[in-house]
Amino acid sequence: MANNKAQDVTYENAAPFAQAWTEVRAGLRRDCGVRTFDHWLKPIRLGAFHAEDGLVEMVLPSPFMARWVESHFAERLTLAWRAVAPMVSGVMVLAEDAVEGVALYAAEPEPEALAVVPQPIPEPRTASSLDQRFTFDSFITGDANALAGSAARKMAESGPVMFNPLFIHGGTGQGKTHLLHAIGHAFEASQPGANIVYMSAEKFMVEFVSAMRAKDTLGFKAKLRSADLLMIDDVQFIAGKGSTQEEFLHTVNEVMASGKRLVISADRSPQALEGVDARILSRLAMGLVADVKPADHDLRLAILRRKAEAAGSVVPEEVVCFLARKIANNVRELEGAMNRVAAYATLTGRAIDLAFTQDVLGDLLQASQRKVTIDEIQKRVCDHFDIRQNDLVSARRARAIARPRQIAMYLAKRLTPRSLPEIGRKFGGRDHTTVIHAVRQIEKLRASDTEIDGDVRALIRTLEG
Ligand SMILES: Nc1ncnc2c1ncn2[C@@H]1O[C@H](COP(=O)(O)OP(=O)(O)OP(=O)(O)O)[C@@H](O)[C@H]1O
Repeated sequence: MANNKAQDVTYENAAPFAQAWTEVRAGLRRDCGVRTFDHWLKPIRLGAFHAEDGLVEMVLPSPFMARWVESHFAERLTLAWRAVAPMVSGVMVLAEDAVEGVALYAAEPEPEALAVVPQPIPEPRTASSLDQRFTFDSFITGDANALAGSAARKMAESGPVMFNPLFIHGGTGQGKTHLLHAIGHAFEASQPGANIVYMSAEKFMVEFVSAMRAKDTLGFKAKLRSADLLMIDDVQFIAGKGSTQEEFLHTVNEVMASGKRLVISADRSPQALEGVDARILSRLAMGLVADVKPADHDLRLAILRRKAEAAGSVVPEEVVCFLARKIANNVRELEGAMNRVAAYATLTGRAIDLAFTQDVLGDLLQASQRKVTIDEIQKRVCDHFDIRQNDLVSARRARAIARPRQIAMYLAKRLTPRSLPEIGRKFGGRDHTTVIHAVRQIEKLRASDTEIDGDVRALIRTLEG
């Protein structure tokens, strides 16, 4: 499958991205500051867009600059791109001489010329990619995560492992990444000198595709296959990404065959990972599959108490209970809320109490009241139009199915934070352009057709409860 790659690369199609690129650059210049921008980011040129993997090439004049930008700015570039072009899933940073015959698009000139100022060099990153905060000590266990927590501890012990791989799955912000990092730290302690590789599946893909473009995949393969403990986070990301999956499968096979440890996380179980090769899924399900459920009230309380203590904040029990009751979606939001309250208290010199907390978190509390999912939208739309959910995600084009499908896509865009490609995937693996078309179509129809507008309003009312 790897040699299909050339077909995925459409050099011409970077042109429509030129406008987005101009916006990305403007945003980066604002966010990173003029000096950093001028020194590191201004020389970047837009290369090809890889439609299959949603990767956009960022091309630098020299290998040194490419390496530097890759290690210091790749995440920021990705976020900036996603903010203006949802079909972009990540960036590939390349040196110009690694890109043969690529049509490069220069962004528009900067709005104003700026004086050249001596450049501060960004701090190099630490050697380990493990977050020091994410350890077993700081991970609170409860009913929701007991199995995953103890399996993770076992995976980090020295001696033979009882299962391999360990597959941890659960919803967003429930502590999967935290557990992976904790395994890494504990493994480092139990086996000093061991080679530990932690990588998000997104980074796996970006590094692999970059290595392919640079015709140098050996280094990439060697790095992963020499790991004593390999951890790949958020593996759902490789769904539908052909050549990346092929490489991932080889990596998994080699790591397992050489008796090295493999830990994987995903937002759903292996059986539910649509768009991932069955050979990969069967290997991932071979060891222990443990889920992390949403933290229940008691666990949320315990986590909050610990986080407040770690931050050195005095948070009254009344506030802890209030937050645990009100912010039930995920631990990340809970932690974010607590941090925000603590930060405001420090900045304003006020003590944390209930009134202060409600004041500071006003918008967040409202937003967390109700979260609509695409599944729910599909069910409601099917009930409303009396069609089957299978039809909604099928290829059928009959008006009686196609219109409700467009309405469901429109609602998914309006009521959930999901990106266009994600919505497309949820509707039978459709392209993001189909979703855009549906959204525009329904917007137009709502303005001209009172019946459709009435249907949409009724659905929004039921979904938002
Ligand atoms: N049981 C827990 N104990 C302590 N902290 C937790 C726990 N669960 C989650 N957290 C904290 O919540 C935040 C989000 O967790 P994490 O990033 O691990 O979530 P995730 O499941 O990997 O989410 P995603 O799927 O979106 O990547 C982190 O700061 C983490 O420390």
